[in-house]
Amino acid sequence: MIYTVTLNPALDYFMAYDQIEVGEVNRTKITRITPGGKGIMESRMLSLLGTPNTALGFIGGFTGKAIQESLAAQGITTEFTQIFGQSRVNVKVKTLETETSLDAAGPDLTEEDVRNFVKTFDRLTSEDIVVFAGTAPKSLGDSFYEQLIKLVKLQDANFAIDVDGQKLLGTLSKKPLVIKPNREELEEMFDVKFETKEDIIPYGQKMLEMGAQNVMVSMAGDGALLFSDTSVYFAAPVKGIIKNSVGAGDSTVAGFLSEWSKSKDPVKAFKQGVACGTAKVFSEDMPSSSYLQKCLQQIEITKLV
Ligand SMILES: Nc1ncnc2c1ncn2[C@@H]1O[C@H](COP(=O)(O)OP(=O)(O)O)[C@@H](O)[C@H]1O
Ligand SMILES: O=P(O)(O)OC[C@H]1O[C@](O)(COP(=O)(O)O)[C@@H](O)[C@@H]1O
Repeated sequence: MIYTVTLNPALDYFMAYDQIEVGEVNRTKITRITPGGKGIMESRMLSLLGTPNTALGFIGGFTGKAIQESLAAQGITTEFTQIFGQSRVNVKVKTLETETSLDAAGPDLTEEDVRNFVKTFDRLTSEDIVVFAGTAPKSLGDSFYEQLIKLVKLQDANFAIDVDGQKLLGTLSKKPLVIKPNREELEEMFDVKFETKEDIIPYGQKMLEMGAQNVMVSMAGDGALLFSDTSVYFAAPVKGIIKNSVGAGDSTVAGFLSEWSKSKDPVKAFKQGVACGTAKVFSEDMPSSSYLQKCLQQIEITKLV
């Protein structure tokens, strides 16, 4: 079973405008409210791919209820820990030129919330993959993911992780199955600037040496790289009109895990990951299965090293 962990779920309120006049009244062309948070987006994509998964995390208030009801309506299995606080609303504003996220901090959690949540890890077996994704609410402190990874490792289960910067580097010695920083995150992590995709290669290889089993580096409209074993692969970008890139990275991770859990083939998994990221950005919400298949056929992978 794949378990996704969203410590700070959100209702994503997506609004599209042609342009925005700051300080004026702006009226939307499109609005959409969907359940979000990185693990939840992964669960949505995994379910679309027909891969069994369960979404874990903290949920509360009427916003939490709306997240849960919407996921249930999409046939997604959840085992959230109910909290007294209220799940956040993140506002995503798209114009013809820009995409802006206005993300909330989220609720404070109590010690009891944390104890209840940790109990949900009791069921883990060595067959499972746990995906940690997104920011942890402040009240959990910086080391919470480390504690959870220890629980995963105790059961000999696999984990994937998609968190920011130095926190990600700190987890590599625990051998995550896959990580997927984007180019900007990687620049920040190593304090470098990349001019070409070839510049990225030593840093991807370094993260393998540090312990990651597979590393994907996504480069938005410039394609993506996979580092696996001693090889490096490049997925060429697909061109199209961006409809909503919220969750593109999460979809990439989900696509990888869905295929990997079946074939254990990292290159096939990478191809599916890139197809899912591509299909997501060219769709207003989650893509249809037929569009996903179409994108999969368009992904071309070449071996660089
Ligand atoms: N402008 C784009 N054109 C085509 N594909 C894109 C574009 N932006 C994102 N994608 C797809 O989504 C994936 C993840 O996007 P990226 O922006 O790199 O990650 P993140 O969402 O984590 O910041 C990319 O590897 C690619 O497959
Ligand atoms: O947990 P974080 O890092 O605050 O991010 C939350 C946001 O991430 C998302 O999952 C989108 O993630 P992406 O970075 O892949 O676009 C949104 O659904 C959500 O609002």
